[in-house]
Amino acid sequence: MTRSVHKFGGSSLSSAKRYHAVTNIILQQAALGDVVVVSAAGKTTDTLVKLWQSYRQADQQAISDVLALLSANQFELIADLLTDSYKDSALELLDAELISIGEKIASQHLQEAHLLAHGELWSARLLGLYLQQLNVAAQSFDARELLTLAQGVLQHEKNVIACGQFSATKYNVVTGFIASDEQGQTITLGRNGSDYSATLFARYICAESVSIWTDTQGVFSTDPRKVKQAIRYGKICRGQANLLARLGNPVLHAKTLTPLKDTDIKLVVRSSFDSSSAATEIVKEGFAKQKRFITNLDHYDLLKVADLHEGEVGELSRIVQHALHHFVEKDEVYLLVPAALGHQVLTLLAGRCNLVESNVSGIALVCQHGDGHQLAQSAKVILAENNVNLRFIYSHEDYCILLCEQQLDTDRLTILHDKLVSVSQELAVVVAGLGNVGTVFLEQLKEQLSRLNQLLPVKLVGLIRSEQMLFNPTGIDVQNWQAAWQTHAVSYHEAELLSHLAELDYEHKLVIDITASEQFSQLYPQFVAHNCHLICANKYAGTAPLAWYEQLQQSLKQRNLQWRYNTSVGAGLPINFALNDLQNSGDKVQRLSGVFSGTLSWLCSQYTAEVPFSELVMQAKAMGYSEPDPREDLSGRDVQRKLLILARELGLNLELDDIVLSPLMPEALSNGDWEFFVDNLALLDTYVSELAAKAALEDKVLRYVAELVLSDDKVTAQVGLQGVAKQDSLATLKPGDNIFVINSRWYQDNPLVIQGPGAGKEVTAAGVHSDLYWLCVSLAK
Ligand SMILES: NC(=O)C1=CN([C@@H]2O[C@H](COP(=O)(O)OP(=O)(O)OC[C@H]3O[C@@H](n4cnc5c(N)ncnc54)[C@H](O)[C@@H]3O)[C@@H](O)[C@H]2O)C=CC1
Ligand SMILES: N[C@@H](CC=O)C(=O)O
Repeated sequence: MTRSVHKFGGSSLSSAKRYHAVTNIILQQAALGDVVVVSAAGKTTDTLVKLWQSYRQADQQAISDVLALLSANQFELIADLLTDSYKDSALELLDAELISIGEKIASQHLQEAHLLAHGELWSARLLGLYLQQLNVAAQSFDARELLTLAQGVLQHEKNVIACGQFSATKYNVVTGFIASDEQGQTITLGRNGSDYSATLFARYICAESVSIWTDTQGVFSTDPRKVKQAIRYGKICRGQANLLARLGNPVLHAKTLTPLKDTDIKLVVRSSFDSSSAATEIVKEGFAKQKRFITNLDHYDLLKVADLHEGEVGELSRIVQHALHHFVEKDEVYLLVPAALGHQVLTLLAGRCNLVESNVSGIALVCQHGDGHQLAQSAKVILAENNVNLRFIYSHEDYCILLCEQQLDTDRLTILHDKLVSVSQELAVVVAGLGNVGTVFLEQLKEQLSRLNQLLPVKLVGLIRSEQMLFNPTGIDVQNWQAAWQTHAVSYHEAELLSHLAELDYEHKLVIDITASEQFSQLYPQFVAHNCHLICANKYAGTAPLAWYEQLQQSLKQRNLQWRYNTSVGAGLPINFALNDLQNSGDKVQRLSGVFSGTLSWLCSQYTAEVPFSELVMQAKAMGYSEPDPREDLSGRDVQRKLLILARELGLNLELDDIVLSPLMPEALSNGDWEFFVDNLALLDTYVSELAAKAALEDKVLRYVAELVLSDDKVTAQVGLQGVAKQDSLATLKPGDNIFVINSRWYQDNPLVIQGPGAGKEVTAAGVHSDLYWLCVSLAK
């Protein structure tokens, strides 16, 4: 049986609403038998610490105020979540505990750890009862009965046996942060000790994974509240995570990773406020590429220590309840200590320690092995250019520390991040569809790559056809992709493709869909779930049912991902840009019309009745103008899709069937397979020749026209064949050209016209490159 551990921190349990959210996460993402570790709700631990301080100061007024606050907070949570006997028993227990605390205060028997333990006990009991009230099999545990330390050393064998109490058929809700000594006295595991409890339990029950549910969406390259461009990393290797923890990263804590050493247990940092959002996985060394991070160091003391013993930093960290970082520079040992704890550490190391810098701030830059010294120099130059006087620099192969007098403001952090972190990002590209357009796209990529690389290093990592794929996470040589395809392409299932995408450890990932497959387009939500940007020439997703389409747009927005589909209408013509630009500049489109199909434009222009229409259809297919099945063009469906894509671009909530369609082929040919179509082409020829003859009688030519009219209260949309006067701009189009005629508030009588080739491999592939280029521009910003 595989089990997981889920840990919820104080912010995840700060109100009844948050308990509801946590319960939903448990029910959806955990399984019976899993262990759920909880911290004290909201600010409960801080309040308990305040109570302890008031007790030490014998401040009776403060004691009764804090007790009243604790009681009110717990009462509110219980009253909001529990009913009937669940509520009664929880309130009864709470009352008894508060009375007992009061008695201990009065008799001077209060113990700090025992007092602090109440926060976690209350959370575990409340969550357990709330689950039971919902008829969910759940049991709550006091970790003091499961985790024992003797003289500060965890009793692993004993603890493993104790953890055998966890039920395989219930959710096991257990307190974080607390353990007991051999005499059964309460011990706390230090600030953020609940994360440590979670990884300890994971080790003891041989869990598959530990999820740390917190209030941020994983681990970022720097504080996302300060630097907008902070990158959320999908994977971080344990070595870097450890270093970040020692340097005071607010999400990863120093001891958390220790129990996972030499295990395969996966550690994931996820947001309990947005449980569907992407997370950060902390993986074993070598399973993620090394990344760059900037950690803020605000208000630190730098101490120089003589004769530091082995294990002494760990011991000091335990005493001051804070991760401490130490390093050796020119044979001298330095300790970086939060300024608030500097005095305590100086006292603890009395006679062996002196203060080098007092209350300094700055940054630690964690980087790829070997980059640390160079990065320190670059950071020094950047900070000097931005008027920051450095007090101290230390550099190592894997990181560097730069300390200065003042805290670095958002502007300076952003500059550092742009110049030192963002530059190390890469974009991994997967191309699906190696047909007419796809192969030309790859040919053009050979030249285009150097331009893109100046913006953002781009790596082609995957190629996909309907039945085979080639994946190489370290990069496929674009110049020789055909040879690599010949030797390494393999058959695949969708699940394999998705797991390859999940595994890709790049700052940015992109799937380019140049297939004509509806089935492939239906995978977009899963691509987005794996944090992939999307570029497509395929029109299916853009014309999918509105609910699906809107959900996709929403998921993209939530993850800050882009979807570009410039070529799905008008091939390389900038019609999407034009419509967006008009709207962004305050214009209002009133009518959009024209010829939107390259194939139908070419067929209608070339048709003279001397060559059968069906022969021209086959030529259009051979030239790569038509859809893989040209009936998609002849049915008018392709144009209907294009008009819908543009209508949605204008903010209209239309479905495909809201656009009236009349086809350019007889009804009899719309059904049946390709053979049937080929066998009955004569029907098509007769159908078109009759319509053309009729139009000629009126001195007109046939054109397949799309039209969308927007008035204040009504939208009409249609696509179909029309007889057009020979001098009309639609009639004089070059074969294969599209024309988009836009009437708007500012272009009312004299419309804005975009005209040019509307199909063809080169222009379409170039249009996909335009999307790729602009994606790189925006990611490189
Ligand atoms: N040809 C043109 O002028 C234009 C084409 N487009 C769009 O570009 C797309 C590609 O067009 P073409 O290159 O002409 O088509 P194509 O038929 O030549 O190539 C399609 C490719 O997609 C692959 N494919 C099909 N189903 C797949 C699946 N389920 N998974 C992965 N790969 C799959 C096929 O193996 C083939 O390599 C179409 O969506 C089309 O509407 C858009 C604008 C212009
Ligand atoms: N088949 C389409 C190709 C572009 O979308 C067309 O002919 O316009």
